[in-house]
Formats: sequence, C-alpha cells, structure tokens
Amino acid sequence: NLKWENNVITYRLVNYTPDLQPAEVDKAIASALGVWSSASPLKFSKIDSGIADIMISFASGDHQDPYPFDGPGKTLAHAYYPGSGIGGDAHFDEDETWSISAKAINLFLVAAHEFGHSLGLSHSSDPSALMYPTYHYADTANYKLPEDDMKGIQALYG
Ligand SMILES: CC(C)C[C@H](C(=O)NO)C(=O)N[C@@H](CC(N)=O)C(=O)NCc1cccc(N)c1
Ligand SMILES: [Zn+2]
Repeated sequence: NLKWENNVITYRLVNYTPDLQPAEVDKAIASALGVWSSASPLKFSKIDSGIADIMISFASGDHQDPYPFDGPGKTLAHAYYPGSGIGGDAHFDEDETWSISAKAINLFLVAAHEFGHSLGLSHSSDPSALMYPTYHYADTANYKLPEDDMKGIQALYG
C-alpha cells in the first residue's frame, strides 16, 4: 500500500489564501497535521523553500494538474497519495471562502481530511469519520480524531 517510508515528512505552504491572515493559515495547517501526528509515529517538518513531501497550495479552476477545480462548492480540495513528485501534495480550491470558524468552509477540517489522503488513507463509509467523503462541520477547538480514522492511520503507520 502507498505510504511514506520515513516518519519525518516535510511540508511547505507554496502560497496563501487571501481569505485569512498567513499566520491563521499556518496555524490551521499545523493543527491539521497535528491531528495525524498525535495518532501515529509521524512527525511533520515545515520548510519554506524547495521541494517538500507535501506541497500545499491554493488554486482555482485549471491549476496544472489533470483535475481542475470547479468554482464554489462541490470539490473543496484534493490531495495525492504518498509518492514522489505530486505525491502527497494538497490543493485547496481558492473559489471557496476559507475560514477558521464555523462560517463558510473551515480550513482546518478540510486540511485534516486532505492530509489523510496525503498519508495514504482513502474515503471511509463511516459517516462520523474525518475521511467520510463529504464535509460536515465539527468542533475544531479541541478536535478529536474519530475512531475510524485512528484505525486507518494505525493500520498504515502503526
Ligand atoms: C472526488 C474528490 C476530489 C472530492 C474531494 C475530496 O474528497 N477531496 O479529498 C472533495 O472536495 N470532496 C468534498 C465533498 C463535499 N463538498 O462535501 C469535501 O468536502 N471533501 C473534504 C472534506 C473535508 C472535511 C471533512 C470531510 N468529511 C470531507
Ligand atoms: Zn477526500
């Protein structure tokens, strides 16, 4: 199965959404990665230049990969399973309004979902799972990774 072979994974914010302050984006992304590192032996290390395992960017419509975004709603973001090159990368649809609250689309929750894919998890059929295909707002203050997702990440990285 597709997984990262070493436990330290680098990430880089290639650009930022104008919907939030850069510090708010950094924090939401770091927290979303923290959801997974707290449930696995994985560690995430931020780099600010060069090529990271997980390259994070905001883009709208066609953005130089085979999966153009679709305007507001529907697809909110997508991410690639572990691997070289585009593997692990996460793209967020700039045509969404990104928030760090319950308004519009919560960046932390979507990022946490996307990073599940970046680590090798596919969608879950459990409606309470973070990896369930459709977005549903959940309290982000002290977010707890649902059981199904815990099992998933443990099965991969144990
Ligand atoms: C076929 C895929 C490219 C769909 C895409 C996705 O699953 N990305 O990971 C996506 O953006 N799905 C939407 C579906 C939707 N509009 O409800 C989504 O919100 N996925 C992210 C998400 C965020 C937080 C929680 C959950 N469960 C799902
Ligand atoms: Zn997904």
